[in-house]
Amino acid sequence: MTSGSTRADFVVVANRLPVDLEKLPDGTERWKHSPGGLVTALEPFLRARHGAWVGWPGVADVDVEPFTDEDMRLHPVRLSADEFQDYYEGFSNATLWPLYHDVVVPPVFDRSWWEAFRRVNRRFAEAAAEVSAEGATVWVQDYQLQLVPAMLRELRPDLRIGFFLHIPFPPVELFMQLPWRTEIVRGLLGADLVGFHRPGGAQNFLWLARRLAGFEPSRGQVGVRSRPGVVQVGDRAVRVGAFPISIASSELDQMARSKEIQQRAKEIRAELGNPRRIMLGVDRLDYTKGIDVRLHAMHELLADGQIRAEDVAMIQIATPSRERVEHYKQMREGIEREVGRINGEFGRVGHPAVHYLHTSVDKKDLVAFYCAADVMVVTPVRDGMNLVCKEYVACRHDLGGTLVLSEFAGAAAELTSAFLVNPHNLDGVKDALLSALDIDQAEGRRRMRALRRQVLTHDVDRWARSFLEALGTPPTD
Ligand SMILES: O=P(O)(O)OC[C@H]1O[C@H](O[C@H]2O[C@H](CO)[C@@H](O)[C@H](O)[C@H]2O)[C@H](O)[C@@H](O)[C@@H]1O
Ligand SMILES: O=c1ccn([C@@H]2O[C@H](COP(=O)(O)OP(=O)(O)O)[C@@H](O)[C@H]2O)c(=O)[nH]1
Repeated sequence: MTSGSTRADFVVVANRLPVDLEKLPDGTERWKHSPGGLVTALEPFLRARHGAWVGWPGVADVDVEPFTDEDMRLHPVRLSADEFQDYYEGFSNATLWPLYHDVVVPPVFDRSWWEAFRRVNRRFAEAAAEVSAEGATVWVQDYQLQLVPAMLRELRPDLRIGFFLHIPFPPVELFMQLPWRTEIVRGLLGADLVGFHRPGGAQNFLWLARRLAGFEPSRGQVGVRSRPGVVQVGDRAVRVGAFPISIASSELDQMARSKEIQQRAKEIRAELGNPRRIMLGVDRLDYTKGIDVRLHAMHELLADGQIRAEDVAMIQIATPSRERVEHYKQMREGIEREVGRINGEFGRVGHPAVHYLHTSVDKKDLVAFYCAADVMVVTPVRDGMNLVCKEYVACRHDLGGTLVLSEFAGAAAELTSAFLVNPHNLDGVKDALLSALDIDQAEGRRRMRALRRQVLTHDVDRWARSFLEALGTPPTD
């Protein structure tokens, strides 16, 4: 990594940089990969465009100079410890996150958090204005920065500004609870193009643009990557569309075919004692991900004798996330209690029923886990997209493996050959798990073939290109 400060023609602005600064106990520092699907999706794309990324380095109260990381210029934005609490843990993750995820837990409305949110959004807008070349394209990401488009437009009217929301946009009845709802809608309308994963989110936003900001939207139905809606804001036409995000499918496909990964997958199975079936969950430890749902389902299946711990092992990788936010603490306790209960009742010495890893694993290991697993269990109660399920499919060139997927993940609209489940219906989840565990080989291959057709033809590059084309920025090769 080298230092540098040239202005860029293509700029991504996101809460996090793609790398997090980690302070080690011995006082030294190192950079590690940031968590979550947003970074997974955008990083390879930005590198290919030699763009700049404006974001927070993952630690409060540190000043980091801009630097170049191989093909990308990184511009750190400083957050104080108070701002980390009020803007990130508070307004972003205890107000907006639950509100936008169907109020799974009650959102907290706190005026001082809102003030911090405004202040930090302004800082991101100023940083983006500083690093962008004349006429540059700036792509603002996600719910933490919804005020940035309007603030940035005020500072730099010459820029082309896109905004993409990675989480669901809520039903209008829920959005209307937000005391600062009009400010958020006006913030987003500062962009030239506002993108969502699903047409429903775009449609909700168009309705709110009229109801809260008084701008007349177009009337037609928004399509997927087509027929964006339009809101006329003075002399600017703001387009509003649906662009379902995806993954670098062919790279994962290639990785999964390597001898090294296949060997590691075999080792994983052997380390578990070569059970008949392996179920796998991979999630940030977040209450939206429905980790509890699959544990309850497994508990009942074991208790009813419908599966036996000798035959079926479950691996749950739970990546630490937002650990100081109250609902995350409570959820972690609940999940770890349930894992302990299942293992206490059904495990044997050296053979727990649930292998619970509270950690983040690197891509190679993750791909080996995907290759080793017979049933991938993805049961969020609400998820913007969910990249994990797409990654699993991309890794199954052998047409083995079965996907159980919640209807409430954005990915369910595309991955219709999965076993789709309502995570609120425990019996339905149990039935789907049993069907997936006992699937006939030909039927499993048929489903996986259809899933792979979708995932391999709709990759992250297509997502980014379709968004940037709609924004009016010609994609570079
Ligand atoms: O930055 P964190 O607070 O640690 O959270 C990690 C990321 O989580 C969220 O990811 C979302 O984006 C994915 C890609 O579009 C999508 O598949 C998933 O459904 C979303 O939950 C969040 O939106 C990101 O801003 C965070 O960086
Ligand atoms: O130990 C882990 C767990 C997850 N991931 C990655 O984190 C992303 C999770 O994205 P997703 O859209 O499924 O959910 P999010 O965490 O963004 O809500 C995926 O690319 C995973 O491969 C990872 O690299 N290591």
